Amino acid sequence: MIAKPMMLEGCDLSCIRDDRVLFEELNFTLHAGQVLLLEGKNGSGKTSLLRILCGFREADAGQVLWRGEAIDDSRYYADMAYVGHLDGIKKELTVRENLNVSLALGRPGRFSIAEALEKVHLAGYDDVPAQALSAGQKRRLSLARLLITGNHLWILDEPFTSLDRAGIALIESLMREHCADGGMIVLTSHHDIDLYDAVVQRIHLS
Ligand SMILES: Nc1ncnc2c1ncn2[C@@H]1O[C@H](COP(=O)(O)OP(=O)(O)OP(=O)(O)O)[C@@H](O)[C@H]1O
Repeated sequence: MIAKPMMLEGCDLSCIRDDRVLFEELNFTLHAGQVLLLEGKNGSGKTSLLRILCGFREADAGQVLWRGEAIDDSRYYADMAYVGHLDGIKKELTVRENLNVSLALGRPGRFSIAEALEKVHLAGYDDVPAQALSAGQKRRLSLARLLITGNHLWILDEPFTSLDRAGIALIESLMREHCADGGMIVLTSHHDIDLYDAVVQRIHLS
């Protein structure tokens, strides 16, 4: 069977919270190499939409398709990686142990653990317990998880939180590389992002 092209589609999505319509009949199509940026003020529904795209919450109407199939297909979870507010880091494990857990759960990516730690400027922190890292270093560790696993679609909730200017520039360069490699990214951000020639679609929630 020929694999369907990489494509994420939101079809007529609606979300209602406490009788308030956050969005309705929302449609988009995201192709390989593209970025979808969700914008809007606090409480406008960006995280709610991300959670629907991850399959953590059902839309009140509409559906999300990955490669033309509903995202309850387990193949979606092999292709998608989510980094949310809580980073998904086990604080009692060391940096290396955290990455080994991620590697055991996902398929191997382009970078070894040592290479990924080098890229996010955490080389030498292998044996440090995650709880001893600063907030920005924890964020960098969660990004290293994306590099060691080979997920095509990155879903990132406010990835720039806690990062200094060098950290922000680092993520932007990792995102550019991911898109140049044919990966796709959905993210929320209150910051402007600089992804040069990557195709960035924007959805503004109000
Ligand atoms: N678990 C929940 N139960 C009920 N209402 C919720 C829940 N989570 C969020 N909401 C409501 O849904 C609305 C949208 O919240 P959401 O977190 O999606 O917004 P956001 O755009 O991501 O905000 P922020 O920029 O502050 O992160 C808010 O009014 C919020 O109070």
